[in-house]
Amino acid sequence: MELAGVGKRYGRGGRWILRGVDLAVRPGELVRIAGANGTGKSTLLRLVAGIERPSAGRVVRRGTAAYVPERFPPALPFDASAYLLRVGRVHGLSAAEARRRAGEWLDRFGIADRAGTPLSRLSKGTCQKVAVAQALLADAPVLLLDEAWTGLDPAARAVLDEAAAERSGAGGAVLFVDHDPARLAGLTTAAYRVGTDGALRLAEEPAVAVGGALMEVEVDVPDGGPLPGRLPGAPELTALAGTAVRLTVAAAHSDALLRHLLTGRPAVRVLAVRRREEER
Ligand SMILES: Nc1ncnc2c1ncn2[C@@H]1O[C@H](COP(=O)(O)OP(=O)(O)OP(=O)(O)O)[C@@H](O)[C@H]1O
Repeated sequence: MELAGVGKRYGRGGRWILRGVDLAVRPGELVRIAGANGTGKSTLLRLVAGIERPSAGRVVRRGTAAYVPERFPPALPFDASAYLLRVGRVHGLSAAEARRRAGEWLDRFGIADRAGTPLSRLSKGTCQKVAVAQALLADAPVLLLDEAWTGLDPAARAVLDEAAAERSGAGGAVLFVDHDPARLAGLTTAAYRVGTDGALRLAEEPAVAVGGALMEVEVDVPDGGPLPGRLPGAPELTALAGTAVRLTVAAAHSDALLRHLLTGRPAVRVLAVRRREEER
């Protein structure tokens, strides 16, 4: 997705919230947008989502965007499951696939028992889990997270960290706003800051080079069984002798991958972790 010379003001004669913003987020990149309160971070994400139109410049996006808004409207007349099913259908999934993914994400966030509860009766934190699940459900090529971790418990925050890593590892473009500077620190490919003048400036050089260093993780899978599901970083798998498998993944995703392998089911034994010298 790309923003070229984008400016935004609310209403004619209003002050310019954003001005002259150029930003390109390519597949596999995970980009942080920082800035003080009220500088226009949410506005920027809403422009990318297509919810707001730019007052100047243009926003180009290939494919759909999934978006976790800063404020999720829980007043929608659905239960959690029916709402997720509907979102999946809007994203073009079949009813069966949407239902399967809705169940999967409710389960992953530990709220499968709330599937039939109306959104209006869910606790704030549970509602936020549904808000996040609806964005992760459809594997959209662009994922926009506006302070999506706020209100989540630590386990759910970890699930969202992992999901953001998975999405970028699978070639998604991820753009996020969060006030915790450590959020997704090892995975962020670039960080920008919106100034009070509405300009967007590079805040940090890319911490992670996309397509850069690769790590190899060799594991032994008992009885040659399956690996744990949804591996962060979408590793490339190579069968080795016996029941061993080599997983090759971008170095940025190797910590998340190892954590997942060591805590996932079925349990696997990690035999070796090494850096691969040549580039992808
Ligand atoms: N729909 C709207 N109509 C008019 N003004 C708006 C609208 N949405 C946002 N604004 C104004 O635009 C400015 C930027 O708001 P925005 O929510 O994008 O900032 P933010 O950086 O995300 O802030 P925060 O960190 O507090 O979430 C603020 O002054 C806000 O009042």
